[in-house]
Amino acid sequence: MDSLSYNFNIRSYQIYLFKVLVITSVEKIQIRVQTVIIRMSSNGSRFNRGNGSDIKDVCKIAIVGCAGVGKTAITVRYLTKRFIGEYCPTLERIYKCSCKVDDDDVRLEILDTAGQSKDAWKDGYAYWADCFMFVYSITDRQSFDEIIRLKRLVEQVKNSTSVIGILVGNKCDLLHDRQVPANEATELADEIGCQFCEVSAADWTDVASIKNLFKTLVKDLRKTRTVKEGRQRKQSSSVKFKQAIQKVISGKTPAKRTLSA
Ligand SMILES: Nc1nc2c(ncn2[C@@H]2O[C@H](COP(=O)(O)OP(=O)(O)OP(=O)(O)O)[C@@H](O)[C@H]2O)c(=O)[nH]1
Repeated sequence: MDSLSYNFNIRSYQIYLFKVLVITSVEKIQIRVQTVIIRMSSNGSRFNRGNGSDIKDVCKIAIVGCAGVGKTAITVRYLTKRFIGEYCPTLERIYKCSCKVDDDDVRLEILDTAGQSKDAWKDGYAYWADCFMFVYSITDRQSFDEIIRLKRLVEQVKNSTSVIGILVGNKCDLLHDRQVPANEATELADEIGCQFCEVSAADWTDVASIKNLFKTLVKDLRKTRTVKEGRQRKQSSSVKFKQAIQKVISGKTPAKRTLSA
């Protein structure tokens, strides 16, 4: 072999080695890139949580109570931070919006009910809603007395005594006209199994308290749903376990058939 062909062979071997090295490193880089992409997509749901398109729950809230207690005022204060001074009796209306609770986007459907509606209509909203804001005015004794009847009506429709709700005493800016003492309302809240809060839709400094009313309902509902789902999962797995045991006892399992064969 002359020196020229020897050099040529060495050169081509070096080029071959170089190509192998380049391909291996490119493959390594590709593998790394793929791993990063897979990691990102496996965490994707967490990254997307803040995204409005990834809304996890829908929470239907009915605002109920006598005419003129401030149901619309509370709803509008929550949605727009504004207060409506004039009184215009409501026909039922559903508002849709979303809020953030525990870092999740929750879709809200708020039904502002008509205080003057008949009981037959109330059945409809009681059936529709997941949770309830029972509103009375602290200046109107009769509106407070009506709450217990409304709660019973909801219980009948839902066929359950564990209704998710919050008792709200509105118009607490009108202290001089108070007809319902706060301690009496606390007792009623205990009796009907709800949390209780006094607010004023008219007082702009109470915006945060009004926001909290809705948040409390959403949180309670989510907690109840989680407990229910857990119970259902447990029940279905225990049913499956019982079915498997019964199959083994009655000799219907493939394992038993193999043994007898
Ligand atoms: N001072 C005071 N007035 C309020 C408050 N909330 C509501 N109002 C007034 O009470 C009146 C009735 O309020 P609405 O919100 O329309 O009552 P509602 O419960 O929706 O009444 P219906 O639609 O008939 O069921 C209006 O004139 C409101 O401006 C409050 O916190 N303080």
